[in-house]
Amino acid sequence: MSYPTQPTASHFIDGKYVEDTDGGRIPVVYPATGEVIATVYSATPAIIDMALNSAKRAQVQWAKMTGTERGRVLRRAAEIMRERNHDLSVLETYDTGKPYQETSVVDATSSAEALEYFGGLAGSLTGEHIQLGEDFVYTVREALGVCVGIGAWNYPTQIAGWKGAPALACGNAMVFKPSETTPLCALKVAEILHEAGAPAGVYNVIQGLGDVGAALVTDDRVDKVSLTGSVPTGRKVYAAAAAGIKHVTMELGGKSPILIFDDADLENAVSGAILGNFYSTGQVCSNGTRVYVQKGIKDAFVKRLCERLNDAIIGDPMDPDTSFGPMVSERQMKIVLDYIQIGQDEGATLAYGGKRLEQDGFYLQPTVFTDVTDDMRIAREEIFGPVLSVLEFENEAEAIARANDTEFGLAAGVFTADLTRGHRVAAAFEAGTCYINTYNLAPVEAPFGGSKASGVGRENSKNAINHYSQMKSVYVAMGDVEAPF
Ligand SMILES: NC(=O)c1ccc[n+]([C@@H]2O[C@H](COP(=O)([O-])OP(=O)(O)OC[C@H]3O[C@@H](n4cnc5c(N)ncnc54)[C@H](O)[C@@H]3O)[C@@H](O)[C@H]2O)c1
Repeated sequence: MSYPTQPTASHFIDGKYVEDTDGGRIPVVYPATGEVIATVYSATPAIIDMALNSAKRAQVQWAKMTGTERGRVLRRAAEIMRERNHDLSVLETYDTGKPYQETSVVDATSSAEALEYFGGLAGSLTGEHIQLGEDFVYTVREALGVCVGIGAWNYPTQIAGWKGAPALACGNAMVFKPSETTPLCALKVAEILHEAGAPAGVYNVIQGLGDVGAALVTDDRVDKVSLTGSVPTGRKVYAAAAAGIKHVTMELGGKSPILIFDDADLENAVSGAILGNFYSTGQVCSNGTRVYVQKGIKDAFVKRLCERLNDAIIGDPMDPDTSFGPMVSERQMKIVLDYIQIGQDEGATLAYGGKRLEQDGFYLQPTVFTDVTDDMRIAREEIFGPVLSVLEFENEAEAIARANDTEFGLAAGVFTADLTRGHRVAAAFEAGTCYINTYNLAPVEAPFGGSKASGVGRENSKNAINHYSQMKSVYVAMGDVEAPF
C-alpha cells in the first residue's frame, strides 16, 4: 500500500524545504502495520547551522513588527490549520498510530487553538509605567531571541504549536526538532505558518535524534530551550542549558494519582480513569496511572471499569469507529510489555488485558492491575502505555500522603461529591495541573505543566508569555544626578 506521507524534504528552513542526505536515515514506521511509510534524514552540522543562522536573522525583523501584525499571522495560520484539519489529522494518525477518531478533534485543533489564543494576545503584550516621585521607570516586554523547541512523539502537531505560538507571539524565532519517532507533522506546522505570512526563518523544523537536540541546546545562538520529553532527558537538557544560562521550559513525565472517594459518582469516576489511562493508548504525560480507590467503592469501581473496557474498539486507526489504536513503536510496546510482566512478578493481580494482540502492528490490550501496593515498580515508574494500577485506601489524609509520595508532580485528580473535600485535596496535591471531578483536559486558556521532577515553567495561558519574554526596565531621571564626590 502507498501512503501520502513522504514529505517534500526532511527539514524546513528559511521558508523552504531543504534536504541533506548525508545525515543519518530515519525511517518513519506506521504503528498500525509496522510498514515504513516515509524516510527523513537527520540534520547534519551544516543543516543545524543553516537553521540557527536563519532564525537569528529572521528574529530581528519579526520582533520589529507590531504585536498586532504578528498576531494576525498566527491567527491566519490557525484558520489554515482548521481548513486542513482532515489532512493534518490523517498525517498525525500515520505518524503516531492514534485513532483518527481522536486526531480529528484533538491534535491540529489544539495546535490551531494555541495559534489563535497567542495570536490574540500578541497585540497586548506590554510593559508598565512605575512612578517614583518625579522620576519614573518604564518596563518593556522583550523577546528572548532564538528559541529551540524539542518535542516528544505522543502529540507532534500539538507540541509544535504549543511551543511555536507563544514563542512567535512574543517576537522570538524558533528552531523546532520533533521526536525522531514522529517527524512528519511539525513540517506541516512550519509550512502553514510560512503560508500565513511568517517571514522566512521565523519558524524552522529540523530532524534528528538526541544528538541534534543536544547540538541545538548548547549553541551560543540559542536563548531558550523548551523540551517536552522524559525526566532523564529533561535532566540532561536542563543541565546543558544551564551551562549557557539559557531560559528553559521543561514539560516532563509523570506518575500522576487519581483519588476516588466512596461518595464519588461511580460512572464519572470510571470515565475519568479511562480518559486518564487509555486515551491515546495510554501515551499521555499527565495520565493518572495510580488510581487510589476508597475501600467501600473499590470492587464496584473495578467491575464497572472492566465492563467499560470491553466497549473499546481496537483496530485500524483510520476507521472512524476505532477508539483504541496501537502503541507508537515496537520499542515502546516492548517497554510496556516488560512492565506488565514486572507487575505480575511483583504480585499485582492482572484484572484486565495484559497481552499483545496477534496481528500486525504494535497493539496491546488495555490493562488493569489490582492489589497494587505503593512500593511496586508499576506504581512508582512512568510506564507510558495503557496500564492502570488500582490501589486501595481508607481515609483522606492517608490517600493524600500516598498520592504525593513520588518524585513526579505533573497532574493529580480527585473524584468526590463533597466539594469542600475536593478543594481541600486539590490544595494538598503536589502537582502542577489538578482536576476535581474530571481528568486530563488541557484548554489553551489554562496553565499546563508540572512541579517537582515533572517540570519547570508552564505552557498555554497568559502564563506562557512569561516563559518566552523578559522584562527590561528603564529608569528615567527628571532632575540632576547626585553623586557623593
Ligand atoms: N509534560 C508534558 O507536557 C509532556 C507531554 C508529552 C510527553 N511528555 C513526556 O515525554 C516522554 C515520552 O516522550 P519521548 O520518549 O519522546 O521522550 P524522550 O525524553 O526520549 O525524548 C524527547 C525529545 O528529546 C530529544 N532528546 C533526547 N536526548 C536529548 C538530549 N540529550 N538533548 C536534547 N534533546 C534530546 C529526543 O530526540 C526527543 O525529541 C514521557 O516521559 C512523557 O511523560 C511530557
